[in-house]
Amino acid sequence: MKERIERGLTALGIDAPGGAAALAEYGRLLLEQNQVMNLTAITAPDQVADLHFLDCAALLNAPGISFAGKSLIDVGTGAGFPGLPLRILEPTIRLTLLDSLGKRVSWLEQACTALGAQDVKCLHARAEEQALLPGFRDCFDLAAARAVAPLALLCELCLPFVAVGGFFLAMKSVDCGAELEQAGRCVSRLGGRLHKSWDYEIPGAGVAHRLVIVEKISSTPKGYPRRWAKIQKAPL
Ligand SMILES: C[S@@+](CC[C@H](N)C(=O)[O-])C[C@H]1O[C@@H](n2cnc3c(N)ncnc32)[C@H](O)[C@@H]1O
Repeated sequence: MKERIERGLTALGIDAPGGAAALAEYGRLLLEQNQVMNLTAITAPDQVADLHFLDCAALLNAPGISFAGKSLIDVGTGAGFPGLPLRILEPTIRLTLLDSLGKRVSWLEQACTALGAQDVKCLHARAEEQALLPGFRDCFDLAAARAVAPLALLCELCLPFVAVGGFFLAMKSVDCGAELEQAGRCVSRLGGRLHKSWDYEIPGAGVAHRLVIVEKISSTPKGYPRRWAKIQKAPL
């Protein structure tokens, strides 16, 4: 897995000494634990390299987004995607990993320790509740999410965390056009503005994905995010 990650990082132009080895060890821990708990449906090592690690690594090339020294919250992180690979490749990121499933968060804490990323905060919480709290609301330079919810719902879970001037990065497929259209009202209601959609290729995988970049231009109004049942029943 290490050689494949190494080749992919080179193709992406990412120079992170020790990064491929650390990601390969992360992959080993992930696949080992996946035998006893559900962390990933992707189990072939080459696919783990491509569809987890290189997919996340590609974000470091997102136009106009700088990660160095930034605070980033990964909402619905699951087994740590995209936040932990980003942090491994850019160690100055101040990372918070948040998920509503306690077992996954406990494993993430162990994985971070094993990978030497002890200062990563692993939070067992629901995004829509955590984003109401001081120290989390309107606070992060960046929020990111992959495979958590349709964009119109996802924006309500993620944008409230972002400070004015920061960005929400939504990892989507290239056919997310309809989703994007539906999310327009929600984005502006929550203090955001669609900044850019950026398509990228995962090297070696022949797969293209899209990063939807939303800029936070004003504080999220009081009353948002709403409870999850309400978000689902009546998307903005
Ligand atoms: C399909 S997994 C994706 C995990 C990871 N982002 C990835 O791309 O592999 C979705 C994750 O989002 C979490 N999740 C869903 N709704 C959430 C919420 N409201 N707050 C926090 N986590 C949530 C789930 O527990 C699950 O781990």
